[in-house]
Amino acid sequence: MATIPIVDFGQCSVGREHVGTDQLQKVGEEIYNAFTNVGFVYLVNTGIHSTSVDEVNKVALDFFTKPEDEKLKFGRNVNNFGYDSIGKEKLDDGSPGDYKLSFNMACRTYNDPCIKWPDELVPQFSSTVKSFMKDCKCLALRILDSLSFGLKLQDNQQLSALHESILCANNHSSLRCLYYPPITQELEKGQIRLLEHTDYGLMTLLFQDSVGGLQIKSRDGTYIDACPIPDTVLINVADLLQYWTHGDLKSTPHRILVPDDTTKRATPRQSIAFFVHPSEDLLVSNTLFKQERKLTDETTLRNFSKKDLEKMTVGEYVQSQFNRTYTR
Ligand SMILES: O=C(O)CCC(=O)C(=O)O
Ligand SMILES: [Fe+2]
Repeated sequence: MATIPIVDFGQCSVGREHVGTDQLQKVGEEIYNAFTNVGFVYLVNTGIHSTSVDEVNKVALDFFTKPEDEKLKFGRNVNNFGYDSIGKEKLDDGSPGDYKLSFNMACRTYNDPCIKWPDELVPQFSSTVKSFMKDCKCLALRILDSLSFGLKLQDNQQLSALHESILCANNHSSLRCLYYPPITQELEKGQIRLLEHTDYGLMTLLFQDSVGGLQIKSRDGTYIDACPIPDTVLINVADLLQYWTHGDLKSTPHRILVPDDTTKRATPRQSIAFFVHPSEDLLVSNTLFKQERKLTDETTLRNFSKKDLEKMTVGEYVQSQFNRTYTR
């Protein structure tokens, strides 16, 4: 059975100012192999410390455990900023919405003075989260720098250059705090913690707590537990990266079921996802990856035809995904 590889990112960690080509190359090849075989990889020694993750989880928990009417004052807005209650996100047509709470923070709000942060409800919320967004941006760029070597791109800085705009107005990257509440009553038929889905951006950095439950679908259709490993960040390929690499790197479906065990059902779970997206003004059909390889079914992007994608910008594509998952 496939397992999710663990890669030591220490030589390239975000704390290091100068990272040599050899180190980027070595780590990049390991990440590339994990991304082609499994689509997920655990990175250890990233330079983002567990204390920073704990701080974000602490303010998030403080928010999520406030009364619903207080939280709804910060409901998610058109800028992909704010709170969503249970069932709000529907990742699939027929099933009930996920049994989870989330707070999405588009990184473009980083410098936006008009954003209403819930600091009155949870002091230090914005400062804690913004500092974490910055760390995540640094880690994302480092991963992309190393991956460029793994992908053998001609210009090995071009991939990260397309993502320099994270935290700026023209980029849809976002940080999402998630809270899966204790399950103490019968859920709606078919309702689970997180429906199976793939992420639609470039890649995702995931920080999970020690509770567990995340599963990823391997190539043979069986599910593998993405068990929590302390002090690691779980990275996964998302749809755009699969598309750009002509299916070479795999955007792998993942889900969280409702545990059978009563104690586990009653245990809440927290996670933090950082969704990495390239600049929104870029064309989805960008020519960074020039391999002339025939696109298979697997490498079409959502249900868009090649023709649709030719003129579509990353911003339009991302917006269409928000409309798909949030309007029903
Ligand atoms: O909570 C998790 O562990 C996974 C979250 C996730 O996959 C997502 O929000 O896209
Ligand atoms: Fe996901």
